[in-house]
Amino acid sequence: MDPIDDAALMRQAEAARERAHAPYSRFRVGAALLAEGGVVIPGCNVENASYGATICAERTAVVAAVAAGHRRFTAIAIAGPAGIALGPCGMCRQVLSEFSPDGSLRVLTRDAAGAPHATTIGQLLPAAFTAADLDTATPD
Ligand SMILES: O=c1ccn([C@H]2C[C@H](O)[C@@H](CO)O2)c(=O)[nH]1
Ligand SMILES: [Zn+2]
Repeated sequence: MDPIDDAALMRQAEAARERAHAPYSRFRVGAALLAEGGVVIPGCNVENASYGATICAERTAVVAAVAAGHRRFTAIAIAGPAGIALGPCGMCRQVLSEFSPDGSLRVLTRDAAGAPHATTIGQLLPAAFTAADLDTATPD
């Protein structure tokens, strides 16, 4: 499969954003998660009349990817409304960390001026809670 560059991955996030279900916040977000091997899995925020049941774009991408058999990812592009620097929320950072134990997953966003910005999940969530913490704990 042809490698996909950051700009193309962001375009896929923008396309996924069009499919967001965000009638309550009207804050539409799209994501495009790049699996090793080159498959791109889209995500979008899916809100609910019971507001707390809402799922962010980043997590819909992760759960769709895992359900489709993907476990290893190299990058995620996230597209939100123009004019703001969007970063994944804390819950999404935690979920992304689950599948990037070394923190190397690249997180691609745009700054408030629309310019590309790249960071890693390890930078966004240092010292994530991981399976290793469960393993080292003494059960009560
Ligand atoms: O990185 C983010 C931030 C927010 N949202 C969604 C959740 C909710 O539907 C709306 C407003 O918070 O935006 C995302 O999908 N991803
Ligand atoms: Zn989130």
